[in-house]
Amino acid sequence: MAKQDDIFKNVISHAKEYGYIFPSSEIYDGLSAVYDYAQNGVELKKNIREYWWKSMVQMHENIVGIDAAIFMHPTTWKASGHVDAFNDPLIDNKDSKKRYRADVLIEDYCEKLWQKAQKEIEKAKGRFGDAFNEEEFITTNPRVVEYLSKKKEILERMASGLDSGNLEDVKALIEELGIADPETGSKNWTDVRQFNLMFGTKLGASADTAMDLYLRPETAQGIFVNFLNVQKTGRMKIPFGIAQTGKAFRNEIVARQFIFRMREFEQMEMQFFVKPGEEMTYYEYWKETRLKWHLSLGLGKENYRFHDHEKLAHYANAAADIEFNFPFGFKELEGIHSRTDFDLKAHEQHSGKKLQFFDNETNSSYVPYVVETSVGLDRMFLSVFSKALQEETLEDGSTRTVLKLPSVLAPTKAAVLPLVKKDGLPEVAREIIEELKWDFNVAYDEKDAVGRRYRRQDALGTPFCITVDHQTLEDKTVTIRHRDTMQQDRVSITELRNIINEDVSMRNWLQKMK
Ligand SMILES: Nc1ncnc2c1ncn2[C@@H]1O[C@H](COP(=O)(O)OP(=O)(O)OP(=O)(O)O)[C@@H](O)[C@H]1O
Repeated sequence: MAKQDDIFKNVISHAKEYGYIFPSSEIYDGLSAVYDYAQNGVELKKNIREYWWKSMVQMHENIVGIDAAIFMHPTTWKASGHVDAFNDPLIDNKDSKKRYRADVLIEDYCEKLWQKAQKEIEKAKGRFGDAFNEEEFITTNPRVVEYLSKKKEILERMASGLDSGNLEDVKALIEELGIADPETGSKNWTDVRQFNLMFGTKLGASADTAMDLYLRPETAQGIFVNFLNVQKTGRMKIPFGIAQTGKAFRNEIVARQFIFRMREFEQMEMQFFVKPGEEMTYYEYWKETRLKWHLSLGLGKENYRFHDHEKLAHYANAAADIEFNFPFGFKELEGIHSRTDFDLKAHEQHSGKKLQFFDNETNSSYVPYVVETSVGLDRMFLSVFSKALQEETLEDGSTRTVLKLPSVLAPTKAAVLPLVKKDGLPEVAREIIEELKWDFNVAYDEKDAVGRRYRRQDALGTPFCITVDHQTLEDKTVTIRHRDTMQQDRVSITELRNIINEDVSMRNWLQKMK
């Protein structure tokens, strides 16, 4: 655990030191769970957003994008169920005064049971080798059966307590399981109560006519209310999708995990409208397609897993998360939800307007079903950044810190370095930048010895360093150094554009999804 904590601390301090993420309003000691993206962070974030947008909007003929406003008519949130049900169960520890989500405490307990079962499975795998039958083992090994059935029973009890509003049962469960404050070990808990996560605000200047609004807690509703506008003006035929990226706001109860759980964050969502009855086919399609998108970034297959929801939200008939192995363990990165016709129907009822698709083939109208993919941009950022950050021991025993970002996402693609600050080398370096800057974000650096400049670019995640030396003046060649292998090649200046492009082009990376 200590090691995990250290890794996470390194991630946070590296993000600050190298201009990726700063705490919000830091000169006033920051604001809890709110962060600013710095000069490099904003580029990485923009590249992730673009990588997602291309894979959705550009690569699917039947997906288009919108950018709806953050403010929406307040009835939107009544219809969507957020006013009545967008609550989290909170619990306080009376000794430590720390606040927790009761459901998360219980889920973490269950995760430990799952890990114990997993350990038994791994041990047996080692013992039986090829002859091992995992499915049979899970259903027959008494210890594994006990762990998994206990996990199931606990989650069911929690779900029934939360659904029925019987929050005493949820507290009783926490006490029965002996769950302690993860930070202090105290078991002195308050009662569990529900807390609505939406931020309220007001629209309008005069006190009597001002309208109570919410900052949107998800981007999805902006898509639903525009469903018919887009369908008609875009002449879209079912199945089709609407994609959107943008800010969402939640007054999270516990926000102690850096940009994993923020109060202001960004979502990348796509709602796919399908014919009722066909939703499961698309649900499976999008689960697979979204996993492929993540895998295309090359952070390692072993770092992703699906978690199929046992307990479904009121609007869903199937739901799964893609979980990522964050520095603090596997947690939700993206959700794929089959949302039925819940949202469109609710908006029909509350607005009195029809939100239906007219099917020319059958000459009839219907409310489409929706399959949604929803990923947090900030969580994507954290997944990429935390896996990329590595300490390496080199052959000479020294260590180097390197941020092995997928080059397609790296903020700066190349740094151009004159070996020395004289003899006309800086001028040549500037000429190279003049040529490359039309296609790529490139940087110039002439300060310090070249070895130190390489290390700095490694830590910043820049895939290439291009060094201009005296030979460059004679034959117009430079060295190009690769961040990950540290290999240096001598190449002609005219080849640079192609070499970099081959490595960083979205086309090449996205094709890995095939
Ligand atoms: N507070 C937050 N900070 C950063 N990203 C978030 C936050 N809440 C949700 N997200 C992102 O938005 C995605 C879709 O939102 P959704 O409502 O499905 O999340 P959720 O199930 O409420 O997440 P969690 O269970 O972690 O609170 C999540 O998979 C996550 O990547």
